[in-house]
Parts: sequence; structure tokens; C-alpha cells
Amino acid sequence: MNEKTTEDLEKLRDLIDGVDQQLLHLLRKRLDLVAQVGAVKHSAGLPIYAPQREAAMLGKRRAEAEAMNISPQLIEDILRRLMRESYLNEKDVGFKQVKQDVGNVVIVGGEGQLGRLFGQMLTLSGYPVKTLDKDDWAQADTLFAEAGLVIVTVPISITCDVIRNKLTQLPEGCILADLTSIKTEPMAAMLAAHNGPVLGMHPMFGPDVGSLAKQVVVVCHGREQEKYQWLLEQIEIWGARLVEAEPERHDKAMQLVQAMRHFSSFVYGLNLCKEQADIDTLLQFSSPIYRLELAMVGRLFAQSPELYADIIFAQQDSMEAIGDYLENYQRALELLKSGDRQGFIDSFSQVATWFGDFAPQFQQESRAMLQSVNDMKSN
Ligand SMILES: C=C(O[C@@H]1C=C(C(=O)O)C=C[C@H]1O)C(=O)O
Repeated sequence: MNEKTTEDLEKLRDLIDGVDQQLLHLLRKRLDLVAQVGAVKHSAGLPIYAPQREAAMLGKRRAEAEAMNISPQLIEDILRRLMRESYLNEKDVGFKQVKQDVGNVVIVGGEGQLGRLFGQMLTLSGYPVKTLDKDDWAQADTLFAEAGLVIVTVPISITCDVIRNKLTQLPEGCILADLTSIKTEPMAAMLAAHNGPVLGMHPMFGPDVGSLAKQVVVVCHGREQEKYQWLLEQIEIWGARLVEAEPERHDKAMQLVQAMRHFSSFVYGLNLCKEQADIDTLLQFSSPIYRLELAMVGRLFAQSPELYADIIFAQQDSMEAIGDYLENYQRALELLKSGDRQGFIDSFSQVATWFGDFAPQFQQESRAMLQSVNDMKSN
């Protein structure tokens, strides 16, 4: 580089640094304003997450961006990232308490990760939370005597036994709820163990979410909905979306969404391990999509093997879904083995037709994800 180029670059880079610093000041200003909105909403009992306001705001900023010859997607990406920050900061002010005087909330399995997350959210909303973990059963009677809500969140393999053996003497009006990722059996066990209000839930997220905004909680109604309606409203205030389902329909979906999905990730990891693949080399040669896939598989193995064993072994019928998958895999492999290229193309087209409008929609969605995977690279 000659001196002139170096000088020109330096000047421009100084100017860019100045603009970035102005951006920081603007960000500080925005965060402070959002904190004020948070405080106003908190005192009015409104959830921080306001989807209509977001949609309207994004629409306006996109149009303004276009008029300024800025990519609308750029401003949308930036604003969405900022809004995520807004939800995270909401924890600083806490949440409105929907119902006063409910008595103690006892979280059975409160030392587990999901138990801790719910304990934290309920505490931030002003409820007196007590945890009961495996070494605390001696105090169970005292804790339960004062309880207005008992939430069971113990490993799936022992959930029904805990309900059947330990939760039969709850006060009459106490709500019995669970967070198990299967619903049919725990619901039946809760309804049999307790005569009062019963509610089944399945939070469709892991304990590392940071905020519940936009996360889904599946709700299975058990008994006396009017008595636990406040809890559902409370969860909505945390920003989550409730999806009602019959336990059987939920469990059927979980065979595909959870058991089969996690099982095939497990086999993917198992295969890499058996093949003694060198992850550094794979990453060097990886396209963003491969990196994303590897990350999704790899993150499985950063978590508890017991948890995944529980999820995969929870339902007998999952075996069938996984068996069907294997069959389809084998049939597809046959196409390859017999060099049936046309057969492959035909089944590909069949699947594409079946996906319909979802295919281009998913392509669009994943483009943004893949681009951010690429952005995260530092070399
Ligand atoms: C700040 C607000 O709350 C949330 C955060 C928003 C943001 O960061 O711009 C927008 C809408 C809400 O989801 C608001 O309602 O204006």
C-alpha cells in the first residue's frame, strides 16, 4: 500500500469509528427508553413483548429504509436484535403478579434447570417459591400444607411415580401442575392423585433461553381451569405463547419433534465419533449450513445424557416413528445403491410437492440463519 492509500484509509476508518461510537450512544439512549417502557408496562401489568407494536414499527422502518436506499432487511435485522435485548432487560424490573395470596409455590425438582428457571420467573413475579428436591422429602408435609401451587419437574422416568406416591395429600384447592415433555401419563397420574385443579404444561424450550418472549408453552387442561387461569395469564405476561393441546395429540407430535429428531442427531454424532471424524477439519471445510447442522448436533452432547435418554425412551410409540425413519432411510439408500438417479429425483419432487409453500418459506427463513452463522466467524 502506498502512503496515500494508507492515509486515505486511516481517515475513513476514523470517521467510521466515530459513526460507530455515535451508534453506541444511540443504543444507550434506546435501551434507556425501553427500560422506561418496561417500567410503565410493569406497573400496568402489561407484558413487555408487544407483537403488534413490533410489526407496525418494523413495517414503518422498512419503508423509511427503502426511501433512504438502505436495505429494509438490514434495519429489520438490527431492530429484531435490539428487541431481543429489550426482553432480556425486562428481568431487571420483574413482572406483574397476576394473583395475590396464592400461598406457597412448591417446585418439586426445583434444583433441576427447568425447575430453577420457573422458580426464578415466579420469584420475579412476586410469588413465594419453595423448592423441594430429592433430599428434601422430610419437609414435604410442611411445605405442601401451605401450598397453593405445586409444580412437578423431575426426570420423566420418575415423574409418574413421584406423582402417585408423593402428591396424594395436597390441600384440596391447591393446583397440581407439571412441566413434563410427555403429557398423557403424567396427566392421568395427576388427575388420579389429586382431586383439585390439575394443569399439564410442556415448555417447548430449554433452560438457556434467557427470556420467555415468543417461546411456546403447550397447555393440557386437566380440571378446574378457572382456578389455574391466573397461572396461564402469568406465563403470558412473561411473553410466552400458549398452545392448547390434547395430551394424546401432543405426545404423538413429540414422537416426531423430539424423540425422532433427537435420536437422529444422536446417531449423527455417533457416526462422526465411530468414523473418528476430525471436527477441526470438518469446520475448515464447512459451509454455513454444515456448521449450523454440526452445531445443532454438537449442542446435544453438551447436555445431560440422562435427559435425552428420558426424552427418547419416554414413549413406547417413538420406537415406531424411529423405525419408520430407518425404513425410509434404507429405501433411499437402495436408490443410491442401484444408481436409480431418476428414482431419487422423483421422490425428491414428491417431497417438495408435499412441503408446498412451506419449502420456499423455510428457504427464506434459513437464509437469515445461515447468514448470521457466517457473520459469527471471526477468521
Ligand atoms: C419497547 C417496547 O416493548 C417491547 C420492545 C420493543 C422494542 O425494543 O422496540 C418493541 C415492542 C415490545 O415488544 C414497546 O412496547 O414499545
